[in-house]
Amino acid sequence: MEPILSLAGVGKTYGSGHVALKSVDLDIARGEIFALLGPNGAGKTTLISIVCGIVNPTSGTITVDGHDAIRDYRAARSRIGLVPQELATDAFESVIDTVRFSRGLFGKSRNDAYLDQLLKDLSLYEKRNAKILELSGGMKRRVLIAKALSHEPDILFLDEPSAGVDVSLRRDMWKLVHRLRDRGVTIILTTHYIEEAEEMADRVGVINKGELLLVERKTELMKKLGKREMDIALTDPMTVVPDELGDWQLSLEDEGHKLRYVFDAQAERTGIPSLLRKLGEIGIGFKDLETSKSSLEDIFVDLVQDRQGAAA
Ligand SMILES: Nc1ncnc2c1ncn2[C@@H]1O[C@H](COP(=O)(O)OP(=O)(O)OP(=O)(O)O)[C@@H](O)[C@H]1O
Repeated sequence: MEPILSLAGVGKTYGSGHVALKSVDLDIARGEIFALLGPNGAGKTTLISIVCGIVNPTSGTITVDGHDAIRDYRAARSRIGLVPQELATDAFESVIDTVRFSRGLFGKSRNDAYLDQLLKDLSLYEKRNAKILELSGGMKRRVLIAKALSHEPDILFLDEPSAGVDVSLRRDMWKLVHRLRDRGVTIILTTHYIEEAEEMADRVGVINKGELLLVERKTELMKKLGKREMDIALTDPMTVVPDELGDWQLSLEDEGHKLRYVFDAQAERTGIPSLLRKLGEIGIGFKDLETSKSSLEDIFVDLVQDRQGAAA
């Protein structure tokens, strides 16, 4: 089947001379969830901005559902919803007005039944008449998602969906992503959390210093990661690891404020999603998740070395 999004030789050198992307080739299949994984400054936002027509590429072509993203910009852009990292404007407008306005920008006729359902899906319906400036940070993020979906796009871009987001919104977002995919929406997210790529994506692309180092099915990539540690920052400290968590190799750190999970990322299943589910079931709250800091770096080092080895 023809890919819904296709990038060929896409490069970007900013006016400053900084090379943010080096000739990226990438095909995204219709209906897949694709995670672009890379550290800060890797070029993820640049790539998304190019596909959405916000930044002009220095080289290459982008095709969105058969439309050239530059020559046929409007048709290409109308297929795409973008959830940026920050909400820029509209502080004095109501939630429903700003979402209606976003839909109108794409020339779509008014459809309040669709928008009402969208606000319900995002737990925003109660706030539909509230002004944006009255909303909490988490609610503002939900508005960004509603705006991005207001014109019924086929492709949804989520730029760092977990940055500065609490656990409940993160969970809601993951659920929404899966529901959207079930309806046939293609989802592309950027992240620097391995767990997020692991939980959500079908395929993962690893990007570093503007170069797409590899694109692989998630299961294949996870096999390459080796032993890792994940620290779970607990809402309430504990003195012993509960018996119900005996299936996972856990220890308490930081005077009971953190649960440390050592796992084998080369195994078919890391146990992270099931562990997080179990924590929820037995009522253990957590504020944050963090894998050993060097892990993503380790993959890059391995990948770069592999490539250099292969090229030699
Ligand atoms: N307008 C610009 N002019 C010059 N350099 C830029 C511009 N925008 C981004 N860059 C640089 O290009 C590189 C890639 O930035 P980009 O925002 O795409 O990275 P990223 O992977 O999205 O990182 P982050 O997770 O921090 O958003 C960075 O080194 C950044 O400083």
